[in-house]
Parts: sequence; C-alpha cells; structure tokens
Amino acid sequence: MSSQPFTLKWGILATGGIAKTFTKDLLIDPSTRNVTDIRHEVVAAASSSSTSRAQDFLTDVGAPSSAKAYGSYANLAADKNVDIIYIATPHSHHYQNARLCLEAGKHVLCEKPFTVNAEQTKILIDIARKRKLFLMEAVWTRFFPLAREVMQFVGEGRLGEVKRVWADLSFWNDVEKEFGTGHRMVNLDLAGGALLDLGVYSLTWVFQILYHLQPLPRTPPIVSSTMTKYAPTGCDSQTTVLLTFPSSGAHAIASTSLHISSVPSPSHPSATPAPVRIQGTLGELTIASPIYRPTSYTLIPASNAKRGKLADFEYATKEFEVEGGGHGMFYEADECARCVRDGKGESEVCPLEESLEVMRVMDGVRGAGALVYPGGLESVEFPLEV
Ligand SMILES: NC(=O)C1=CN([C@@H]2O[C@H](COP(=O)(O)OP(=O)(O)OC[C@H]3O[C@@H](n4cnc5c(N)ncnc54)[C@H](OP(=O)(O)O)[C@@H]3O)[C@@H](O)[C@H]2O)C=CC1
Ligand SMILES: O=C1OC[C@@H](O)[C@H](O)[C@H]1O
Repeated sequence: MSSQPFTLKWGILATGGIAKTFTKDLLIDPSTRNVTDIRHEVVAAASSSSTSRAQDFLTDVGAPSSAKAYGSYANLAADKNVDIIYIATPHSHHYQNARLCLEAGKHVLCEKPFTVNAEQTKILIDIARKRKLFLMEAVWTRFFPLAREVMQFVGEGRLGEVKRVWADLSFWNDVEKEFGTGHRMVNLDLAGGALLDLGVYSLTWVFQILYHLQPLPRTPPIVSSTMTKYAPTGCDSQTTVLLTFPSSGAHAIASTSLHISSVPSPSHPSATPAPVRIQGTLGELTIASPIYRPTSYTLIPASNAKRGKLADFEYATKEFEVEGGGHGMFYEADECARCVRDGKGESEVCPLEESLEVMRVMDGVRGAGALVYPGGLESVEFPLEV
C-alpha cells in the first residue's frame, strides 16, 4: 500500500441541514480519529436554488476557496474533478438525484432512506454495478465504533443465541407547532413520515443483528405491521413493525413515533427501557439513545443459577466519544474513501442487498398501511420532475 493517503474528492448535492453537518465532518482532519490512509477533499457543492446559495454554503462550512459552487445539480454531476457525490435532498428526490449522478459516472453516497421504494433502489443498484461505481445508502450509524464493536460481540456468539431485538426511534415532537404541514418530516410531497425518516434506524438495528449476522445466503424476515396516520398530511406518524427471521426463529419489534419519545426524560436514563435491546440466551445488550448516533451500550449477563452455560461477561456500561469534535458522519465517509480506493462497488458494512431488503420491508409496511406517495414519487421514470 502507498504511504500517501488516498484522497477522495467530494461534491455535495443540496445545502440543507444535514449537508452542512456532513460537510463539516468531511473537513475535520482524519488524523484526529487516527485515520491516516485516506483523506477527504470538498471540491464542489450545488444548490437547486442558486449558485450564490451554494457559495454561501461552502463559505459557511469552511470549504477551501478553490471549491466550486453550482446552481444546478446537473452541473455538479458533470464536474470532472468530483469523484463522489453526497446526496442530501429530501427522500422524494433521492432516486432522481442519485440516478443523475450515477448516469454521469459518479460514485454516490445517498442519504437515508435510500429511495421511496425498493424498485427505485434496485434500479440504482443495477446502474452502479453495470457502470462499476460505488454506491451506498448513508446509514452512518453502522460505522460508529460502538456499532462495529457490538456487531463483533454479538457475531462471536457472546450473547448466546439472539432470540429477540427491540428497537425504537421516537421523537417527542409538537408536530403541529414544529412541523406544520410543509416540513419534510410530514410532507407527503417530500415522502415524509415516521417510517421512512426515523423507523429506518429502528430497522437498521434489527437488520444489523438478525439479518447481517446470518450465515449466507440470508433469509428475509416475515413482516406484519400497524400504522397510524398524521391527519393533516396523511403521512404516518406512528408505525410498528413485527418481524420474524425464519432461519433463527428470532423476533424483532421495530417502532417509531413522532408524538412520543423513546427516552422521555434523558436525565433519568434508567426510568425507561433502553431504545435498543438485543436479547440473547446468555444475556442482553442494550444501546442508549440516540440510536442513530450511538455512543453508549450496556451488557447485562443472564444470572439464572439453573442455566448450564453462563455469560463470559460482567454487567458493564461502555461509553464512546466521537473523536475529533465532529458529529460522527466522517466514519461513513472514511468507508466510502476506502471502498473507492480499493475499487469496491459497495461496502461490506452497509451492503446494497441489505438496503434493498430494508426498502422491501418498508414497502410492505406502507402497503399494509395504505401509505402511498403522490405524483411521480413512486415512479422509476427518469428524468422526472418532482
Ligand atoms: N443522517 C442523518 O443523521 C440525517 C439524515 N437526514 C436525511 O437527509 C435528507 C435531507 O434532510 P435535511 O438536510 O434535514 O433537509 P433540509 O430540508 O434541511 O435540506 C434539504 C435540501 O434539499 C434541497 N432540496 C431540493 N429540492 C427540495 C425540495 N423540493 N424541498 C426541500 N428541499 C429541497 C435543498 O437544498 P438546495 O436548495 O441547496 O438544493 C434543501 O436545503 C433527508 O433524506 C433526511 O432523511 C436528515 C437529517 C439527519
Ligand atoms: O436521520 C435523521 O436522524 C436524526 C434526526 O434528527 C433526523 O430528523 C433524521 O432525519
């Protein structure tokens, strides 16, 4: 391997909240997290509204003055200096934006949920594979050091056989006051709703443990669900998914709500069960809030004296710090750089087939709840104005 770090040149598509957070993380020196084999360069950003908005964004995040500002996403996709594009538009636009970039020959990291439905995701995967481009859904949670450690712990069988996973991501919002009807969280025209926005994290924890760790070929879950709508817009405001994984018989409950909180009182963390509980025959591993940015887990050995085999771990809580003063989005960015450097079309930590399976589950849940997105949002036609 060369002693020079590999540089990945990023273009940022959209200039909203998460684009800002992600780009700031890209600009943090990787050595602050002990990474020396790769580095990131922000070479361009685009806004669909104006070049000046893109320029303000670049200035705001502290990008180098050489970074180019574009007033159209197509111009960004055509920039020969850009290796990979981070897509940070609302859900409704992911398929169109990601496809635009892939068709222009760019590697793509696309915010969650990957697309509005599985059919759209499948088409993006096919294009990326055909064109030998890297593609990944930006499920940043999977790349946190905590998540890597938990996966190793469970994968080594230290919890025994995992029989059940509970996962909940619910925010206690004053939905009417905070979101009204136009906000992307609840706006049907932007493919809003609890399931696609927050429930995808609950499903991520379920899938990491009960799907990703299955021996190959993996078997998808059998799914049932219930959903309550937010009357002013018709999106889902509360959704619960029950999953059975046939190869192990394990169950999962993945839930999300916009009206109640998984952790109503963060200052009294032990007053409510942990939002993620991984329950094995030898004990339980719980993950503290926020489950999308995980920094604390607890091990609870089963202490039933009648049991033949006992856990090889003690009761303990382990805390992690996000290094370098960032938000933690650089962990997924580092994975992108290593995959592109190594000529990989996808990440083994966040495989395309797994993102597709999660999209299929969400399709089924939306089908059961009669949640259909309007206009061309569910269409695979390209290009299509949405
Ligand atoms: N990983 C994470 O932790 C998080 C992920 N997300 C995901 O990131 C995506 C964006 O969320 P967030 O940054 O909060 O959203 P914002 O509303 O803050 O930003 C979205 C941006 O998309 C662009 N855009 C293009 N078309 C539209 C349109 N019709 N309506 C609104 N915006 C449009 C705009 O940028 P411009 O005008 O420059 O084109 C806008 O600033 C979502 O998919 C969300 O699920 C969100 C928050 C956290
Ligand atoms: O992806 C997300 O995670 C964090 C939340 O704050 C945000 O609303 C959601 O989109």
